[in-house]
Amino acid sequence: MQGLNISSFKFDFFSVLDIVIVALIMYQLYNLIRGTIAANIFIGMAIVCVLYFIVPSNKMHLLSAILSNLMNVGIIAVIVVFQQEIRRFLLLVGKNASLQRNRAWWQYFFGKTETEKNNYARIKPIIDACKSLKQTRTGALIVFAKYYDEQFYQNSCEVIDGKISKRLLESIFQKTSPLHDGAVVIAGNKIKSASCILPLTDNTDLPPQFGLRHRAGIGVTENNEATAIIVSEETGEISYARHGRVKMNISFAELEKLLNKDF
Ligand SMILES: Nc1ncnc2c1ncn2[C@@H]1O[C@H](COP(=O)(O)OP(=O)(O)OP(=O)(O)O)[C@@H](O)[C@H]1O
Repeated sequence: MQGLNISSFKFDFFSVLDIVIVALIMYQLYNLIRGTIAANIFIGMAIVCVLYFIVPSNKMHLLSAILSNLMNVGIIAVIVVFQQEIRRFLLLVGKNASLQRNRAWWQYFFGKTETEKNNYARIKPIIDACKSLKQTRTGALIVFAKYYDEQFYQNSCEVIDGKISKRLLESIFQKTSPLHDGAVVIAGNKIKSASCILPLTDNTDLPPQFGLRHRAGIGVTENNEATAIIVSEETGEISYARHGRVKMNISFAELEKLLNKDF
């Protein structure tokens, strides 16, 4: 057997702390990749890892040599394969250490209702726009980016940098508008850009009626701290994507709740 000698472990405060921190990190990583294609790769890697520890190296030379070589390049492979997930994880850690804490303090001093009121003022024009887009069966894709990565979004977009308003959103997605193709990206209090071409998801488990708009909406949330509202031109249904997962046909009350939580 290679590696683990359980009897040599000594449990003290730091080893318990060690285990708790590793468990939290694993849980956060699991949450980041759950339901995405990265989860399958992770399971594959975990199987290789388990095999490496249980295959008797003195009896199964070939297999253990292959596994040992795989383990030697393991960390590089993990960084290459999970590049986007590691980026998201670090963003999550950074966000929790700074922005979220400030928000919690703000809520503590100025009260939750004040924050909610401000948030409602931001969200209302978006929900109103979605209602009218649904009614007129106008296809739309609205992305909410926690961090507006200029390099990522601006490459393919028209810069708007305008106040969030129902009429602006409606006119962007009008079929006759030159900007209607692609996504609108909102960050902070502004509509940052329109007509953005986003990466498509390669998830194969999506409903067959999901075309490019839905795939782009889901794709952008897989590797970015972003959420997306997709209004279907065909059915008028509203879908909501986050972390590569999608909720279909949601109500406006649900949409408001989700935006309040995530936006
Ligand atoms: N990569 C992309 N990024 C952003 N938007 C895109 C992208 N590819 C396509 N779109 C948008 O999706 C529209 C085509 O939607 P399509 O009919 O394929 O999607 P769908 O998911 O079936 O949605 P719907 O239910 O509205 O038909 C395009 O006109 C364009 O506006």
